[in-house]
Amino acid sequence: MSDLLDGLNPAQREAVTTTEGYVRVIAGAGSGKTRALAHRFAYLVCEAGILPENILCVTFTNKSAAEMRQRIHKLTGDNDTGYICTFHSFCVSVLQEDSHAVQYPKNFLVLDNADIDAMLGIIYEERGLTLRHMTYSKARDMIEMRKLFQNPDYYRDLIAMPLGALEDKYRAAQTVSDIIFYGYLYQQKKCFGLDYNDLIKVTLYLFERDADIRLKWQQRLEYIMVDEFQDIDKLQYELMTVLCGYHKNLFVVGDPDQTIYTWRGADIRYLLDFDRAFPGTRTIMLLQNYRSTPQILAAANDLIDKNHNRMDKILEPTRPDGVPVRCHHARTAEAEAAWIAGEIDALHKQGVPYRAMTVLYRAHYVTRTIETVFLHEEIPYTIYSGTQFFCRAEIKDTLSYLRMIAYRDDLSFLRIVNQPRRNIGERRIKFLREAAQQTGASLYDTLCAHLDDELFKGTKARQFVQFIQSLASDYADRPISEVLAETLDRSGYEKMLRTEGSQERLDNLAELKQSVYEYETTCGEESTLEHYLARVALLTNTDAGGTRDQVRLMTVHTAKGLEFPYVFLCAMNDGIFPSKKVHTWPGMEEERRLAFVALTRAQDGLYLSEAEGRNFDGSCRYPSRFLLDIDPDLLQYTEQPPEAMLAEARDYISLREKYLLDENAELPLAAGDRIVHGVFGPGTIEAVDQTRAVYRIQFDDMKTPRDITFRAKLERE
Ligand SMILES: Nc1ncnc2c1ncn2[C@@H]1O[C@H](COP(=O)(O)OP(=O)(O)OP(=O)(O)O)[C@@H](O)[C@H]1O
Repeated sequence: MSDLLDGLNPAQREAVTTTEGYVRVIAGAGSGKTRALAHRFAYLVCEAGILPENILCVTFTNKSAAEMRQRIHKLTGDNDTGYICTFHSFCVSVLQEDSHAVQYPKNFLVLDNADIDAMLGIIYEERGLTLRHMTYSKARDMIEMRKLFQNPDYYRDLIAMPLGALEDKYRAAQTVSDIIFYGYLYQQKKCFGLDYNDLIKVTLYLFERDADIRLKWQQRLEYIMVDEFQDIDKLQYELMTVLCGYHKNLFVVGDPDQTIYTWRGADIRYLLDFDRAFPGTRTIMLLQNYRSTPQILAAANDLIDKNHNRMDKILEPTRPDGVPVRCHHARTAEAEAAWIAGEIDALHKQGVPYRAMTVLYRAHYVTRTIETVFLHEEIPYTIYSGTQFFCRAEIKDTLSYLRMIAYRDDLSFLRIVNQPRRNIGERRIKFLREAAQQTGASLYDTLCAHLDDELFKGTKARQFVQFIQSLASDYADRPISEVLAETLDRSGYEKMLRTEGSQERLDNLAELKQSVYEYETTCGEESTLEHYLARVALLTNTDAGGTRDQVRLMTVHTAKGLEFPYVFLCAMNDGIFPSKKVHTWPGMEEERRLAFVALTRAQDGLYLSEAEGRNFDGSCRYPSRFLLDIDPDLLQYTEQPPEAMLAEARDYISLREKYLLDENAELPLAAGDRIVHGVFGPGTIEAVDQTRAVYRIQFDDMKTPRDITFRAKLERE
């Protein structure tokens, strides 16, 4: 049989060669599920003769999609790798082909957070809201929650309601939440924008409405594979179920011990109950770990074993013995960072490149001390966060120019019309807004209609319009990289950066040009500007490359699915990891899984550290319960926490555990209940916030409501 099966263990082979029907692979961390997926894809193409365009392979991030594509390309030698993408990206493909069926134009905009913020800016200004009413990030969360839970049918308004009617709904809105929500839907509709939440919703709606289109996609996707199935949410699950409805070939891979996105709607039951939902399912277990040394695995197994609600499975090592897992207790956070820097330096002196070492943490804020020490010790590092490359102003501006050329939408217009300065400031924008409001035209068209007005004399509006028009008329036939270069040149944007002397920003533009070039050369026929813009909106910083020899710093969430020779998991203190925001048992188990994910990223060396001191709220810092979960014989302490501190830590942890709630347990009180509080007297519960474990209570004797923790003693009135 083919070379494709070489280098696979029997369980992996079974996963690769079981092509038909419903297949569930329960894979432990580092057990080669990505390898199995890639080989299965190649097997279908090379051995079974299936066309790549008839296979859908869903990954969790764009980065893993890119890696998967590369792996498959290596195995098949074929450039055409079909649909290897995230759920969102797949939905973009569906909608770009078929959104007309729900009366949404093909050239809809995919909105990212910065676009949403720009829309919020417009709404806030129009309705006199300030950040004190609600910050943008809260507003975004609120919109998401309403779309997911309170107003799940919102998309019908977005799609079917005429723009005028949606505007009326917005203007009539009274509460801050309604104003923002309907204002946002109105803004979305105005530019035919779809955010991440909408993509799947609208695709599902499309399939529900149009049986022919649904059947076309069902027939096209002869084989469907889904990676990281443990983190799938309800909508994604629905989409999968619809898509496999014709050929009934669905292959899912997941690790129940690595579910870390419950807070975003992931539900492990889809993996655990898969066999019940899809009768005839074949289940394959991948438990041999190829990634980590037995020492690292022993610590990880011991940790995850403390979760009660889990499927029993133990990772089996295949690698030879390595060095012990090192653990360090420091007196201060600075001393902890210095220890990490010292270990990194020692490894580097032994010939380990910086890029082989990664520092992981639960929360971003802990990096400050580490960065300070790294800077001082001259250790090169780079932080992977959600707000880097594609969110930088110069990248957003450039992409807005490209969007302007393709769509001439208001959002892009507002972002770049005066960037570089064209003397089109607030006063003139206000005029354009009001004029546009009256005619219902876009801001750009309004500007075109008023170019000869006195108001626009003395501005560079005409040059701007000419430049956009000339590119808009011929971009479709040119490579995107060429359009990009001309845009940066003719807009004066690159010149502006040069004049500012901003080398870093120019470097970023160079990086963007490179990424566009790479996109063009890997996308074949699909490389239209619209296609590129829709994809790029789905990218986040972690998708930008990074090959320099630097230590990487990232959160554990970001590290999901990755592996590194040396891992430093820092700030292992209770209240940081596990986060002090956890108030429930399931939440605590999810934190433990997150720690398990962190530990299992390491291949050769694992370093765990924590520091004494005080938290922001003045409370004392104790070692994390997750460190205490691991048998001390499996750890090699450089310095152990003092015995007295360990005893205090244990007391503290067991006290906190007493207050952990069982999420499924019924809360005794609900919104609307009348209560009496020992200090504040009688009041009414306005809302129950499970995640923060608080009741919002309006006390009779107070003007404003208070958040009161579940722990406080409340009597029914
Ligand atoms: N049969 C095998 N023989 C040797 N090495 C293997 C085999 N299968 C996988 N590996 C190696 O094991 C490591 C982990 O594999 P992979 O990245 O596919 O794991 P994974 O199951 O996706 O991990 P995780 O779920 O923890 O992210 C990789 O370095 C891979 O090359």
